[in-house]
Amino acid sequence: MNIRQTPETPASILIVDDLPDNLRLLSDILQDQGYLVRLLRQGEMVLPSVLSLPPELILLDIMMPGMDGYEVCQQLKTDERTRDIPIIFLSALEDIADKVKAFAVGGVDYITKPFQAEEVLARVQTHLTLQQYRAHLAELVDERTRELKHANEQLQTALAEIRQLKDQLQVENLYFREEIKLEHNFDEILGQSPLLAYTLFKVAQVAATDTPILILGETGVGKELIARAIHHASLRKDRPLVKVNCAALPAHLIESELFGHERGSFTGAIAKRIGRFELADGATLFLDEIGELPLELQPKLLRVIQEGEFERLGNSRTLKVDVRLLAATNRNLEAEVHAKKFRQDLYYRLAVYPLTIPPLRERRDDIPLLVQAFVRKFSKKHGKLIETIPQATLTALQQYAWPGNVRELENVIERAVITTPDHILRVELPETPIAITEPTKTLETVERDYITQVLKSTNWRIEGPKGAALILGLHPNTLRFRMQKLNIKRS
Ligand SMILES: Nc1ncnc2c1ncn2[C@@H]1O[C@H](COP(=O)(O)OP(=O)(O)OP(=O)(O)O)[C@@H](O)[C@H]1O
Repeated sequence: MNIRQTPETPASILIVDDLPDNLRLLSDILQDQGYLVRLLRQGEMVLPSVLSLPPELILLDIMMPGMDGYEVCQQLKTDERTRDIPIIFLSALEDIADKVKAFAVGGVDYITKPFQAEEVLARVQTHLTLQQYRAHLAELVDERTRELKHANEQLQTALAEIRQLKDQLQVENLYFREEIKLEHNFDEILGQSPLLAYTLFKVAQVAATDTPILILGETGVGKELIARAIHHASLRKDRPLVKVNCAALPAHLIESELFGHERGSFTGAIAKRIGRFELADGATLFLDEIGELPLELQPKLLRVIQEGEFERLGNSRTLKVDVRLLAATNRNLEAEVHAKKFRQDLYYRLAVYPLTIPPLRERRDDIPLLVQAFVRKFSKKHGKLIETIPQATLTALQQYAWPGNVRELENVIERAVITTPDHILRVELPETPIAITEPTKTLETVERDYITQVLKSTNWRIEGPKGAALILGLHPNTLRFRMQKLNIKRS
């Protein structure tokens, strides 16, 4: 009975024995059954012969001069190319230790001389069939392993994409929410003065281009409002306006805020973080208080403006982005360039299109309109009914110097709405208006004096409804940072 699965392709069998009689006998038995038989008489010849033409099974004599059957078997089993070929040992040795050794060196079976034709055939056929099953099984395992590996790779790629998308969406979502909140607060720029009209005309001229714009002007004049107006009038309006306040973060964190970092790139970097430049890809990035950007970061900013290229902290891979840059400052950047506190090349790159927002005292015509709008806004917010704004109050407001510009006006009106006991608006202006026209005072001194004065009025309280941050319209952390920067301390 032939139990081979494919009898039409005869199996090739190598017989190794030093005795020609044995070789003849075995080859007769096997050839009668249609096997292809190859014969060898020396152990040393087996490996080269098997390598040049691999048989499907080997019958191997143990006792041979030179290399014996055990050694031949060991040699074949240590070579990756030949180790899977089944070897049946042939021997006249009856000792059980010899038989055990035959299996120990890698043989699959053992036939004792003198040979019985039926036994030889039965063992050969059994091992050929087993070998076929093994090969088939190995193929199946290989195939399944490949499939699993491929599926796993696809899964990993999909996961990485999903993770990246999730990061991006989370932060974008945050920005959209912030945008919506802000849009509700200020959905238009109020004012009719020729100076403001001219500024808005210039805004309209450049909004639709991708030119970087440097927005200049004192604190609270509406630079951020103008930046938002530019973004909303641009082709990028459907993407978020991403904002970074360079003064609100300690210098060592600005770099990772702008360019992102990999996990573990510095102490405290417990997770990977996408920088604002990456986030603003295809959109607009607004760098507020650009004058505070540390000098050592300025070349990196220049490169991203010029080439659109940068690297995350802790990763050498270069990222490419398409970002429209808006920057604002209340500092005199030209003077900072002269003082070597700001790089000249960066300044020129940022100031391709400078836009100066005039201070409120130079457009007093806008004050009545702003007052009315703020009274309406805060009456609604605080559930008050203010029916009259006395002319004398308006005149006083128009005569005040407004060192904190529109923000200060907005805060003064909010306080007035809260404290007015009836329907007629009562405004209290600071007793000693800051003499910002005094020629000897620098902008920094004015700012220091003003913040100190407000802090004194709140008894140095920073946060909360009675805190200076609210009056100044600043985030408490920004106020703390400004205090540190301007060296303002409680006396
Ligand atoms: N023309 C305007 N119409 C209505 N609101 C205005 C106008 N200008 C400024 N504001 C309001 O004044 C406040 C300060 O404006 P904004 O934050 O844009 O000023 P800024 O110049 O960016 O200030 P800073 O230099 O301190 O960052 C905001 O609440 C803003 O809505």
